[in-house]
Amino acid sequence: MATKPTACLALADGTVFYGRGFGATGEVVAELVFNTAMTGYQEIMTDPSYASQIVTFTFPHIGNTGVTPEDDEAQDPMASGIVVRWDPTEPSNWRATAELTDWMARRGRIGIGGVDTRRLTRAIRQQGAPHVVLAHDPDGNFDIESLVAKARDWTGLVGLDLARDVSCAQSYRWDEGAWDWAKGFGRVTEDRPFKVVALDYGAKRNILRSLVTYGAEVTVLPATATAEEVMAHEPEGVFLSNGPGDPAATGEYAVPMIRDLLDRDMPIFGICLGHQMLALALGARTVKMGHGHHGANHPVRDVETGKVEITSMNHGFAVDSQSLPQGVIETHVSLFDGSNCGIRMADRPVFSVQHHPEAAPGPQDSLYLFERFAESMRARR
Ligand SMILES: NC(=O)CC[C@H](N)C(=O)O
Repeated sequence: MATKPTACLALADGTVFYGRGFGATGEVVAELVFNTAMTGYQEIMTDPSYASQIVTFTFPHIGNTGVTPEDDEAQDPMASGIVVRWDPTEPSNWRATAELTDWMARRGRIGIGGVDTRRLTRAIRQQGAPHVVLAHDPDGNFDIESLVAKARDWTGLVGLDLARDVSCAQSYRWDEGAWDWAKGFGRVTEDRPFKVVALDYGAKRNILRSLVTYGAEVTVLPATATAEEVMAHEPEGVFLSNGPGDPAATGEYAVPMIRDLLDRDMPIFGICLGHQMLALALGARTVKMGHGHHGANHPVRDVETGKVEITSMNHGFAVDSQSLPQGVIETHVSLFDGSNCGIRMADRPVFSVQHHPEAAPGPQDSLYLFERFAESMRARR
């Protein structure tokens, strides 16, 4: 590198990558993952499931369409930082309202550009989501030994409950409606909308929009809401959102709450963290994966129809399909590694998937799951 590096990424094993810093200055410790999606960097960065993770984009050009509030999946970027091949350039897109670098600086998120992301991605594959420190100092002063030590000392995501931290503080009605681009595409209009309570463990906005698109009116409740608080809204169905951290660490509040809902025979639809917590509530186990899934082109097979859907994925934990109890059927599997991607109860409208069917941005192969949820509520009427 011709100029003095202004950022560095120190891996716990002592490997260091240097580059040019952008966005906020300072340092952050996190788990490092890579995402293979070619579009949607803003949606990825604002997906609350990325809390305490730094995302390496394998796609080299990040930032060239800028950012727009319409593409925020949450208030702020949730990923702790990003690693990119090329430095972000001036945006060129009619929707852009700001530059990625300024947006990140304002929101306290660090970026590093000019990194050999192919080499780094290989390191992530070999090490399996290493712990790292990302540091940005315009003067380029780095105490590498101490950064590596911080990465090594960090205890990581296993056992870490983050859903509580990113959840909304208070319940609210989702009044931003359906997808504005849907205009009839797949849109369900019910005479009387389905009353859905969505538990916010780190929900993406497009999930709430998708629920509305498929006929629901949505009340969002904080992660720690009890089953009584959920039932007070007289829901016809309950949605369990995606979210960050270790699903097993939500055993004190979310898992017992879901068990309580199961006893009340409520239609339930869960995705990602919600899927993992539902599986735990049903008596299954979750495990930390050697290689997590982060991308927008992951093939998943619907075991019951044989159909393959291309999905958006973002998870580092998985449901152990060997641990599924009787009466719980595996409905979807990953064609990358055979890991579990979906379950349903044999005799009740209770189901969940590991991938992100709301897929912001795309692909939209799995949107039928929102329709399935609507159908289960319709059948109860
Ligand atoms: N996207 C998600 O909801 C992720 C779930 C969980 N935090 C995991 O890493 O597996």
